[in-house]
Amino acid sequence: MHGLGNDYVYVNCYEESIEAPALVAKAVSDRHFGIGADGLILIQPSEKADCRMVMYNADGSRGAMCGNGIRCVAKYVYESGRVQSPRMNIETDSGIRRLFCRTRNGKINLVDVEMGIPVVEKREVLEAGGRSFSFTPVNMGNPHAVLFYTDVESLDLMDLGPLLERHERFPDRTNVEFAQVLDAQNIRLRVWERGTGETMACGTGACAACAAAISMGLVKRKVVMHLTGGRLDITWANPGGPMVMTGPAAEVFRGEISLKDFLKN
Ligand SMILES: N[C@H](CCC[C@H](N)C(=O)O)C(=O)O
Repeated sequence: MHGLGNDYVYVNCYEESIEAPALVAKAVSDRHFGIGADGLILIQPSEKADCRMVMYNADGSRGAMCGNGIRCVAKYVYESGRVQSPRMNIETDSGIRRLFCRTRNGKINLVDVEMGIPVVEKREVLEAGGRSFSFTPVNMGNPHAVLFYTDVESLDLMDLGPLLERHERFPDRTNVEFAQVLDAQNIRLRVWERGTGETMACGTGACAACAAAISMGLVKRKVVMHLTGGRLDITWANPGGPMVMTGPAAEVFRGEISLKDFLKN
């Protein structure tokens, strides 16, 4: 499934169990020797919520939260009948998120997610590769560094991404957002994800960039985020409350893979 081209391999862990998920994440994510994905997401039963999401990046590292992934999890559990109400709670490694699935003819086309209250820190400057970068650290349940540019299209993320993701300022590494404010309600955004590289979209990253821009007074409290794979609508009605993100979720195919044979090769 994917949200705006941010694609993951999802495993229904109500029925399957995965012994070495980090290894599996790395292997299935490979776009040439595997299935091809930005990572692996396990859909599990939860004792505290309607279900639980566990996510791994393409390099096998674990992420605590995934905004595009959680919409797909909601779509899966709702359409398969495991969760009967379109309003549901999903447990993540960074807490429980509330979601609302908007349905059309029994199928979900958009999902609203309460993404939590962003923690926006003061702007900082760091030196990397002989250049200096100013950025805003934002925590959305996972770490982000937001940078603003007048033109993000021309940036070389293969160069800038790793430089910032692995900078010593971030001992746990970081997701990096390259944002361009188009006007008071529109932001163009490219994202370099920790553990995966440039992705078509990132839900937590879109919220982080939006929160940084709102805090700097650059945009209004309701913003359309233009990611490479499409748009996310984000509202942060009041600073003490959660951000709400709305976006699509899509299934591409279902399949079966024999992990024993696959991991051996
Ligand atoms: N793509 C995800 C975020 C993955 C974050 C992950 N790369 C990390 O290590 O924190 C999203 O839509 O929010």
